[in-house]
Amino acid sequence: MVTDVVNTKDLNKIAPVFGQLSFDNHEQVVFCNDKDTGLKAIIGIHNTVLGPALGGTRMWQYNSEWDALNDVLRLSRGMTFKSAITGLNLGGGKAVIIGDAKTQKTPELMKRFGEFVHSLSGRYITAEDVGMATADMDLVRTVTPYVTGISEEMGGAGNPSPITAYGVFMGMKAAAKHAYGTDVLEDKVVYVEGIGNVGEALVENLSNEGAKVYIADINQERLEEVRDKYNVDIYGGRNIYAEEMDIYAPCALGATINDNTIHQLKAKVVAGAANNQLAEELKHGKMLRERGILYAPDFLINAGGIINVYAELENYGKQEIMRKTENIYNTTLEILKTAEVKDITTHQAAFEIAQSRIDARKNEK
Ligand SMILES: NC(=O)c1ccc[n+]([C@@H]2O[C@H](COP(=O)([O-])OP(=O)(O)OC[C@H]3O[C@@H](n4cnc5c(N)ncnc54)[C@H](O)[C@@H]3O)[C@@H](O)[C@H]2O)c1
Repeated sequence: MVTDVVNTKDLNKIAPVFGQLSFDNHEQVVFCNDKDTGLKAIIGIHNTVLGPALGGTRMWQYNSEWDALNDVLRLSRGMTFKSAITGLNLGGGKAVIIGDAKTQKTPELMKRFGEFVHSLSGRYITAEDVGMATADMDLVRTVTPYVTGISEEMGGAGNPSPITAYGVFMGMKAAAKHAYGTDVLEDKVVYVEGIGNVGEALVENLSNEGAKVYIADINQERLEEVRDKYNVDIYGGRNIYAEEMDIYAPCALGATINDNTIHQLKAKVVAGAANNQLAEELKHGKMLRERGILYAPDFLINAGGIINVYAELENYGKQEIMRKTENIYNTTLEILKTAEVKDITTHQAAFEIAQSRIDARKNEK
């Protein structure tokens, strides 16, 4: 979790929001509180130059409010660059609800959260993230139109996770092409860490291709379910990062690429769904490069979900969703090449392209 890698002790106590380590010129941060439902949420709107800030809602039992704030700031910023690099007319936003999704998520709490989203008049549009399901977005939809990722029955594009997984699979293939000269993943040893909505769908793609897949999760029941469904192996060790593997696919929470893990990694490629995989973008991007590990930038390859929910706003169909998601392969290849030519990290290469699109739009205005 974020706590392990970000030292919150030294935060400037007189600037607890604008002085946050992860604060990066965010336009707006909204704290939502409701005693009756127990709702405690934070909505982060990072940037709306390209359009309304769209990003999912995460429900998680954070160790502290600092962690929740840090997470929403990091996640909302990531959304800005994800939409920019994918060519979508969306800004970056995200929300976190503090609490245990298994025991504290009630229909009343979700609706109250929806009312807070509604109060922002469309500057922020929500969707699902960790701890949320399509059914939760359907509940939010009953109180606000500013929600995506709703079910097909309610006129939405449905669960975005399989599309996210497909985009990650495309990005992973492009990274394999760059690193190994072939994008065929058959017999490649891939460790998938986190087999939730996206992780499971990624496992399905990988096992269809004949990759040798190991799965890891903190939820034993899920591990057994996914193992039985796709005939893959459960990782039984204690330190996934030190295992011999070709590809490491982080699909749980962020910041697993950090000071403690990079020097242990034996993978040649890192490509996964989790947002904010690098605890510190510049530093850890460079460290990966120095170790000869090819990193497929998370915000580039996990954009399938946002492509899927964007369809609800722009009214395009499944075929266009798949075409745009498949294109992640080409964009990833291009960015990996650019990074090589310019001798910069892959994260920097992706970031620069995204930033230039935002700057160009800002100058037009
Ligand atoms: N759902 C989407 O469409 C989408 C889109 C883009 C990015 N992402 C990102 O992908 C990641 C996964 O999303 P999801 O929708 O599958 O979430 P999810 O809640 O369905 O799954 C997360 C899984 O990670 C596991 N997990 C949590 N901590 C872990 C740990 N320390 N070690 C191993 N496993 C752990 C959980 O038990 C769960 O099975 C998140 O970082 C999310 O932000 C998701």
